[in-house]
Amino acid sequence: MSTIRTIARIRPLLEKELDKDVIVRADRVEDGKPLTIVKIPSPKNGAEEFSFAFNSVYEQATSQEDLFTAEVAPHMKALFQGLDVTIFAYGVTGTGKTHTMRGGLRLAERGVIPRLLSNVFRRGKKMIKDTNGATVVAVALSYYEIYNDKVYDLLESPEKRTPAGLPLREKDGKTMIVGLSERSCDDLKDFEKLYIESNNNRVTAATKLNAHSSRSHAILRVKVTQTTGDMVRESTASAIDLAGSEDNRRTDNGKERLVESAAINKSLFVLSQCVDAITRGDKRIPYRESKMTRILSLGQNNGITIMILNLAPIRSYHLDTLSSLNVSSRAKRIEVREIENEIVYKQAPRTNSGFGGSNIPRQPLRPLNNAHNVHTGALAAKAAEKAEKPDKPAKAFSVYTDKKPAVATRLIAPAANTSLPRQPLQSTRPSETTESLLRPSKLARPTAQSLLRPPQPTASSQQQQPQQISITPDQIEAMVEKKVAEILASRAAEAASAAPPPPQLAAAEPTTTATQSEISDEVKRRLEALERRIDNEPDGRSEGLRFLLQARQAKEHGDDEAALAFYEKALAYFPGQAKLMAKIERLRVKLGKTDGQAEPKLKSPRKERKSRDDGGGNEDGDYQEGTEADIDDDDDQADEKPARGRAGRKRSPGRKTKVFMDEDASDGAACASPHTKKLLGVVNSRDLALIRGLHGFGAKKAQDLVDHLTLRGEGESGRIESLAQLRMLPGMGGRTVERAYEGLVGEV
Ligand SMILES: Nc1ncnc2c1ncn2[C@@H]1O[C@H](COP(=O)(O)OP(=O)(O)OP(=O)(O)O)[C@@H](O)[C@H]1O
Repeated sequence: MSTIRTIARIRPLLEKELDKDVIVRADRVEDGKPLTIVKIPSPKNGAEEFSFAFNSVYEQATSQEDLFTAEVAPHMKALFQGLDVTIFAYGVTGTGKTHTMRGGLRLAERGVIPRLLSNVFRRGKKMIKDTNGATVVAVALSYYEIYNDKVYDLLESPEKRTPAGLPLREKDGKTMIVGLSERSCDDLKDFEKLYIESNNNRVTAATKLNAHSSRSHAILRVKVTQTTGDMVRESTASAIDLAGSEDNRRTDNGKERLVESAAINKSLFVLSQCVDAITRGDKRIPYRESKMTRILSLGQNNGITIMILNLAPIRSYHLDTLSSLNVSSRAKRIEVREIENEIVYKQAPRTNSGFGGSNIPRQPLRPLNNAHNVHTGALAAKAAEKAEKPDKPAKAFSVYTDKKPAVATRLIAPAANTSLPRQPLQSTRPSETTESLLRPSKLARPTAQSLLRPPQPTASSQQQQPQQISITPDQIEAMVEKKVAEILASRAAEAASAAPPPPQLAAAEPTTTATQSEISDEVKRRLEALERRIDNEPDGRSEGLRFLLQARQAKEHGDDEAALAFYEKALAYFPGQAKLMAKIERLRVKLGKTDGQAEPKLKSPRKERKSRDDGGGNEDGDYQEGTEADIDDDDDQADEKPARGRAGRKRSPGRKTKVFMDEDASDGAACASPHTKKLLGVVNSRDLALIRGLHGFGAKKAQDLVDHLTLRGEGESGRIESLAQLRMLPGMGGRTVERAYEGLVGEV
């Protein structure tokens, strides 16, 4: 165990900033010791000074190279030993996060990211020299941003983005992004081209505090795959440039910027709550409340984590600086496990690999896929191919050995936490002794033999060829999901631009158009709510919900064929759902597909679990109810519906009418309905007792809201003017606001 390494970097004064305004300074515990303290005066009493301790503090004059050499370079060896390394820049807007991570174009100004890549390639090249090409290193990049709590692939052109962004999914305790692309990268030039191009896809904008403010969190993942003979070791360096928290009283942000800002502030607030919860030792860490925290999973990932707190030295940032100092000095206490990723071995061919048709059940994951960090089929195949074709090393690197080769014999032992048996090692590694096989170790290193012997095309390795170019089920799934999302998005775009309004709408009164847009908003909200639920559901359930979501999206876009197909797929996960079956039946009738079949016959992957739950577990009941609610509300959107959601139904069973909130974001509070005004009035009163009286507000939620409002400050800019704004506040969300609103309606 070690703790997150937290370092602070104070940026130099910018043009127009004055020396006399400097209030942040670096200090040391005692003379002769390195700088580890940040000092800042109390905002209330200038004579009093607060001190915050870090692992290291860097003053204004610190160069990019100094920072990299001192803080990042020492961990590159660990990266090649199989540890994941995460470096993230945190701080208020305009404090130098992007400068630190990306830097400028001139050599001396290059930031952590280009230097890291340069180091990786250099180290790789050294490997080839040291091992005469016995080890191959492949580098692959993923680069994405989280903008308004949606994940977008920066390696893809913005036109390919779907409104909902890429979904997240949990797998083996890790959060993965479904459909995220990955590009292999052979050298620094390759990287720079890709990085510059994809940075153009990132959302940035000018705000009053920063002419090139990042409006999104950007995450670059550098996957390093080392292949020696039949062993593959994979580790990842993640470099994260978080968007900066900002005080909107100082930004002069317009509406669009405010929405972005609210999303940024919310995710950073959740991050600070996660830090608090972890350091308090809470059982529940609110990772899931924002995509950024879910992906960052502070304290959850094995490996090395470095948090760089960027600070502006001047008084105008005073309160913001204090709050970011608070968060990061607490983050210092978060413990992380520095565990190396396991070595995995190339698999024996699977008989069922490939696209076997929909009736072939998904295969259980093999040990390879159970490893901490799994090399994906395509990349590993590429790496393996390179390893086994020494005549054609596009970019081959050799192993960099830190210790004498004798140590290397340890790596062939199966890792202690691998529950499933590996392939018999004897077949591929005849030279290993039983003793070495039994010795558990995660210090996976190449064996002396494997380092020294050139890769021989053995019978078994030849046998493995088909496997090396196969695609894993997850990749297939990701590709399918991505494709579906793309198709739906392009259909939506086509429909929006080409389709004339349906006759019944065209002929209707002008008010119908307004109703339609309200309905679309409502549908959109529901889709988003469902998407959020999908993100939060465990695997099997989320599959089904995902199909439901896709069905609804297809239906939204008027594609009944696709909707039917998705509903049918969803039925496999929710067998016996009367409403879902009725829906399928209606669509079949509509599409003229009635074949006298009373009920679609579909295999249920959940059958076993269902029968188990029917035996008394309450999980299914809860689940069925939620599912019914999801299935229930997508038809006939103009109809008034019972309030959806479990909590809503339980609290107001008698109420049959769906409460539609007025969407007041554009009009401001003046045009809002009485209920909205009332709700906003309660919120803006900042009166804890009144807020606690709102439907769905417990003591903690009320206190969090009051704290947040206090942080926003007094006056107009601190007020919440719309439900949309309220929804974006930390800890709020659509459902909370909806419930509070419904509660007020119920009081009338
Ligand atoms: N160490 C530094 N040396 C020189 N200039 C710096 C340094 N740090 C930051 N700057 C300058 O300060 C300005 C703001 O920096 P930057 O854009 O990196 O901030 P940021 O924290 O990423 O802001 P945001 O969160 O809004 O994206 C830029 O003009 C940048 O060049």
